[in-house]
Amino acid sequence: MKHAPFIAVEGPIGAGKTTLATMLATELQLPVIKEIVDENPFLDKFYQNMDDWSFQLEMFFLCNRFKQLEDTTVQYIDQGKPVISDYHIYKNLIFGERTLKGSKRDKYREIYHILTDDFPKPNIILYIRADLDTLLARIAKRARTFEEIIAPAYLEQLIEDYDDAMASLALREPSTVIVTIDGNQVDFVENPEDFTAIAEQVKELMK
Ligand SMILES: Nc1ncnc2c1ncn2[C@@H]1O[C@H](COP(=O)(O)OP(=O)(O)O)[C@@H](O)[C@H]1O
Ligand SMILES: Nc1nc2c(ncn2[C@H]2C[C@H](O)[C@@H](COP(=O)(O)O)O2)c(=O)[nH]1
Repeated sequence: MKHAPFIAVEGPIGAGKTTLATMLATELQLPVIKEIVDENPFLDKFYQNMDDWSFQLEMFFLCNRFKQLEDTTVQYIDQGKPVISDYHIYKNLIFGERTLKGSKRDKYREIYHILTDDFPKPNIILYIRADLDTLLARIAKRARTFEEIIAPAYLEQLIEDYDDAMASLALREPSTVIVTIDGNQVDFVENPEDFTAIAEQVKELMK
């Protein structure tokens, strides 16, 4: 590994990223970096009108994650300390490529690369795959009001985008370990053995 274990949990909306990252952080006694969601001023507006609000929203996520990644690098990676995050910065591009159009998409892509290319990236990715029914059930369980109007077609598209993105990342960065977790079958919340198996695998990878 080029640097200390930097673990990212990824997957589409509602797959269980925050839940798994938090459980692993407790089990492995690691610091955890979490997405800022509740203070996001654009998410609500974005779900009501994606075309009008996507650029503001994607830029907001990018700037927040840039700051978190900057801090993570200084506080943990540069110090050789392992850390876990409930997202990978690449998520910005997965969403941006889907929600933005035309010149805004081109500008956003350029800004993404300028801001993030020189940062250390996660060397272990836990990718939770889940089908539409599972995602819808978990989003409903989380019960954030602004997510009630998320269109199933948008989620279906994101499921595909995530698969494509993970496949392209695997080709581009062969040294990054990607562990795919079947979120429909493996239930790290309800089945302690499922969680233990994931935690043991991560411990091995961190050695
Ligand atoms: N494996 C699972 N089994 C049952 N419920 C789960 C599971 N993983 C997550 N959840 C629940 O689903 C909801 C969404 O999970 P969350 O971790 O917020 O997803 P994400 O961070 O990927 O959007 C939460 O209410 C969480 O408690
Ligand atoms: N358009 C974007 N939406 C994003 C991005 N990151 C997160 N989100 C949305 C999806 C959920 O409604 C909420 C929380 O995300 P989770 O994946 O943790 O459920 O925020 C993004 O970069 N662009």
